[in-house]
Amino acid sequence: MTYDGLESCILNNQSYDNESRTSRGDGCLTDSLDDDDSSCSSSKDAFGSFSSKWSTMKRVEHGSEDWGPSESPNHYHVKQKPAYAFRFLDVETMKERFSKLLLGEDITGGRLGVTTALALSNAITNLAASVFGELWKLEPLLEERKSRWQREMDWLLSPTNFMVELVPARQNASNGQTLEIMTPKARADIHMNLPALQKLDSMLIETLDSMVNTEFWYAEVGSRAEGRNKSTRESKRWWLPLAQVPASGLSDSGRKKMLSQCRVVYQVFKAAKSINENVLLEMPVPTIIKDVLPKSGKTSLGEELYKVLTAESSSSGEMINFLNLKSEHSALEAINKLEAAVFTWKERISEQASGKSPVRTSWSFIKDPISELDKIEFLLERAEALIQQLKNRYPNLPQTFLDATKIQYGKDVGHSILEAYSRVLANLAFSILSRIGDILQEDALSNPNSPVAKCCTPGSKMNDDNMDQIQMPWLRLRSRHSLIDQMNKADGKYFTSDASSCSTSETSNSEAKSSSVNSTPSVNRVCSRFRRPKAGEDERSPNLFVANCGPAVGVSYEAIGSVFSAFGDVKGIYAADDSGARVIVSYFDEGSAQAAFNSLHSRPCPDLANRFLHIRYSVLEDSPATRHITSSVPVSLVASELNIPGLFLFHDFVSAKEEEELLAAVDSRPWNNLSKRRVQHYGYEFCYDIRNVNTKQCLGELPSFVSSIVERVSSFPNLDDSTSVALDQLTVNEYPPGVGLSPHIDTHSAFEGLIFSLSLAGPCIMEFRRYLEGSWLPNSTPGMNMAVENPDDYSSVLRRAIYLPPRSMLLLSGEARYAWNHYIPHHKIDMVNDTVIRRASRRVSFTFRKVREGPCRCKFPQYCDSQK
Ligand SMILES: O=C(O)CCC(=O)C(=O)O
Ligand SMILES: [Fe+2]
Repeated sequence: MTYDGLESCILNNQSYDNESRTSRGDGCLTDSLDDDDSSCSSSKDAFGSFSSKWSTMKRVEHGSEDWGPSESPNHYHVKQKPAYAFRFLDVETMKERFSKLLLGEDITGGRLGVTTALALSNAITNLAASVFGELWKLEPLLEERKSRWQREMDWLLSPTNFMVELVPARQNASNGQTLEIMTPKARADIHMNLPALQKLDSMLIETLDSMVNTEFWYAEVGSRAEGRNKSTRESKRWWLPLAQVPASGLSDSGRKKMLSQCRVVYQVFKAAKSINENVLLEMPVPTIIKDVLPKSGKTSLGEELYKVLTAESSSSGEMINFLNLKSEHSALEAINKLEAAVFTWKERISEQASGKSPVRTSWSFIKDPISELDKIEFLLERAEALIQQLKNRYPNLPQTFLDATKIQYGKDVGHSILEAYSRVLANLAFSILSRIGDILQEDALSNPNSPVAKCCTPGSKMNDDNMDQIQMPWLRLRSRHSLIDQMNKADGKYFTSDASSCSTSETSNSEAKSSSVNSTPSVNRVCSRFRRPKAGEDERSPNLFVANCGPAVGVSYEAIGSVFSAFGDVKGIYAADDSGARVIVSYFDEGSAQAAFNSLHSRPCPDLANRFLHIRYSVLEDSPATRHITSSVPVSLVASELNIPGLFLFHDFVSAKEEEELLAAVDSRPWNNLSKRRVQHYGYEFCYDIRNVNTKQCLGELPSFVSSIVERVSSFPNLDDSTSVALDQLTVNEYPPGVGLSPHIDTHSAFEGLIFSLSLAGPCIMEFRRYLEGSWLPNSTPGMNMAVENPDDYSSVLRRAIYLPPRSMLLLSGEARYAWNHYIPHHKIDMVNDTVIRRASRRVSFTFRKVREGPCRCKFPQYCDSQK
């Protein structure tokens, strides 16, 4: 195709794009991206670059005919009416932007400016951030923002209109000779990708524009707090708008519309992401990186990753499980290490291929140089597969170190524009998907019969209604997240596991949400309630013990789920023990278990790599450990269920990254050892002997690493007994597994009304006990009113328990704070309804309080040391 042909193709695509931005009012969102590349034959007037618009304007304003780049034969653009209203003010803004770009962001005009490529990349990133922000709501973009986005992106993309590459072409000279001359041609990568990106851009804007007259709405900060008592559910983040749906969920048509929007945006996400990945692949690795990275791939990887890569016969899916990733942050870290190793190995391979570097035998066990190369190639292949898997599993990770460096040091303006544009579009699409996910999740919670809800709940079967989601990996991912969210949010329902929620990939999501399930299912999701039947025990039950089956023998939980669900609704799949080769498949009914048993027992299973499965009916165990734990109270997942006035639990109060930072901050400071746990005090010291604070000795302000938490806490709305929460005391507790806290009420005279406790690193159960009048024997020592005489005499005590996942914030106020004892059982495992949850290697809590100034005047004098 000639340059002109290409150009008109692009221009026509762009004109289509502009049309769709401004006048494609059919409300119809296409969910296929394949139909967009064929408008080359259109003869519509094309979209012009900024300069053409500007020059057109100039001419009109000044009546001048002799100005403007369009006069030059080297500029490839067509004059056209701007797609947005062009105001004189824009010229000023444009000049400012233009100057900043030329200055490379160094406003002194000195030598510190960044390259044009980076300046443009930053400008696109910043523009997207200021136009779309965090996108907490699904609603049309304000007109003013929309036109700013279109206008300024148009400016920032304008250099692409002038980019050409020189290609050799034959020309017949007048003397009959054929000459080869270099001719300018449109730059292929730009002209392939830019129109597509513009189309994706307009699809996202249209999706947002279509969010009018919706069945869902948002509760704002403040109004939510007022509505809190009415609502049975709690908001996870009170400072953010909260998606709401009608009490009975969305209508069928509303849900369908949502799903179809979801599908479109998911396509956009995939397309933008794939363009971004391809551009990044094209971008050269800056040489500077060679100085930064270790010389050996193995060193870059570290012990753990190296072991995983070299482990025999594990698939990339299994490799991820072995990695035991706790958060997106750790996933990113793993990718960074892998990419560094890949880079080093590639360098080695190319050096060897070019004969530059003599073959080294750095692996002592390798004698033969060929095998060293083989080994590098083998590791390289596995590392690349693992990177891909990690990226699939964590689709919206921040930039990796390597990518960030490529962007930072990139000199190719075309690359940097394409990279930045595709990145901001993928991020925007991901945010829209997350918001759609919020609404579908609310819908699923309100209406358990909705196909989306069914898709997430145990025993779901695929049908035409929910096929949509099932074919959308993103929504499935979201659904798995939502299982955990439901565990956090649903009233009284704990979706222990459906076939997929017990799958290996779910595990990583649960890891991200809760380190209670923080490793491979075979290790941490061992279901100790079922055991292997003994000889002679062959009673039928809905639960099957399946041997020779599990991740350790190359069979994923997903594959097991799909094989066993052919016989009936599977309630859950659990690791039967730590071997990774034995699982419990639990059905809702005995008939399904029997059907599976009859078909699969002692036969090779074609869908499970022809493994011979050995199946027995499994026995429900009543072990002393389980008996002990189940003798305790049922554990709620939400505070509203407990019916303790003043008690609140906020899930995901901090992000995984913040969690890591908080832990790192306290770990870099000295701990005080108590007999079974370690503590740190800030603000004022808490003296355990008098159970009070030493107000005479102020340790200073709360440290800056908790400032953002304190700020968030202070914005908690609508608490009747306090207008502002000026927290000034922090106790950090570190509990090893098996260590808890005796039942106590924090001394009234020591602290005021609100106590916030942030759980990090590991989960636990917290029990609340209210000792009824007459049965509670207050300790006679003033200020020692917290200890309970006989904590195990349950005869006249109200008991409640709640599950505290990591990153959740517990708030004790009013009655919960003044009248109820709180207690952390000294267990290594907790039983949360049907699931055994192991305590992690530690739980760290940050308890924020306000030291009391005057006497306590609470409404619970019987528990108050101040009023005794
Ligand atoms: O660890 C916790 O979450 C609670 C700590 C506590 O209750 C206290 O320090 O008084
Ligand atoms: Fe306490």
